[in-house]
Amino acid sequence: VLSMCGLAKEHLKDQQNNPWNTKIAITRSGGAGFGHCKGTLVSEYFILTAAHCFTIDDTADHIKVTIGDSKQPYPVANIYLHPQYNVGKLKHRGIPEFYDYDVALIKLGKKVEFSFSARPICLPCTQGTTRALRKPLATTTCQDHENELLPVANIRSFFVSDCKYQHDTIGLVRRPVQIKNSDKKMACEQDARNAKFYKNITNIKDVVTDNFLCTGGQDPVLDPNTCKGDSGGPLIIQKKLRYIQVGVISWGVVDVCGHQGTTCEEPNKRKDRTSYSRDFHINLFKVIPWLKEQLADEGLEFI
Ligand SMILES: Cc1cc(Br)c(Nc2ncc[nH]2)c2c(Cl)c[nH]c12
Repeated sequence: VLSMCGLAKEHLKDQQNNPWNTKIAITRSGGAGFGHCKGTLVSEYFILTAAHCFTIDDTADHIKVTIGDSKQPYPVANIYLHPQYNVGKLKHRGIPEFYDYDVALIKLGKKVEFSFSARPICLPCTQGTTRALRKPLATTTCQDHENELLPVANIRSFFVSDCKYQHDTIGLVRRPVQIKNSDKKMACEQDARNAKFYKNITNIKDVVTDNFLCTGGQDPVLDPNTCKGDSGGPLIIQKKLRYIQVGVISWGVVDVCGHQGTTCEEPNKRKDRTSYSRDFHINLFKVIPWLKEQLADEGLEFI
């Protein structure tokens, strides 16, 4: 039977409160690329994450995924990068890293038995999200989902980061951010030029394509920022007591964590955030055809 997506144990914390949260560990001998990323459980066999977490020579046996409360990692059967992801595509134009279509799906080698600490999040344009939004199954469209979840406005959302105490990860903390999807969108995107790797780019829209959602900065309120280790994690919108993923954390302007990661203290005490510290997330509404194709046999009923 279809388990309800996007349900959390509200009165609990950490993994029970974010049961779709997964950790991805990539072991590689001295290669480049990422060692750790985040991801979300989206069905019994699939994890959604960022494509840039993997390098060309990462094979399934080098990837370990931990889900729920279990310390025992799941085996990985295969990795599917979005076909249009190409980090080196604009190198010839002085853009060292290009994150368009920065999404990937990991197929696990073992089915996930859902529990209170391991449950899937809702994806846009699926029947599960129609139910979560309490809309009629027969007439609700993907466009209705987009109009409801990503209106032209500043949209309240959150991402989840590890919170550490003296270098030990002791929990998960939700970081509230606003998606600038209206008059503040342009300024949010323009601040990408403050990233050291994009400083001499003339047209920032070359790197910030229409496939990104933009968060961060101080207007209308001070938003927390992502760290490199948050790559692949979800940008989530809560509707009553249901959670729908609308983005995948792709890249940011300032890596506010550096080595020590995010502490659990009140985020606002962190002084390092500036008006131009922005974060960019792949908008899942822009990759629905790919999601639909890859997740065809997962019983998610895309609409
Ligand atoms: C989540 C995340 C991913 C990556 Br990749 C980063 N690095 C970067 N962004 C552009 C080019 N390289 C950052 C930074 Cl910096 C902050 N958060 C990040």
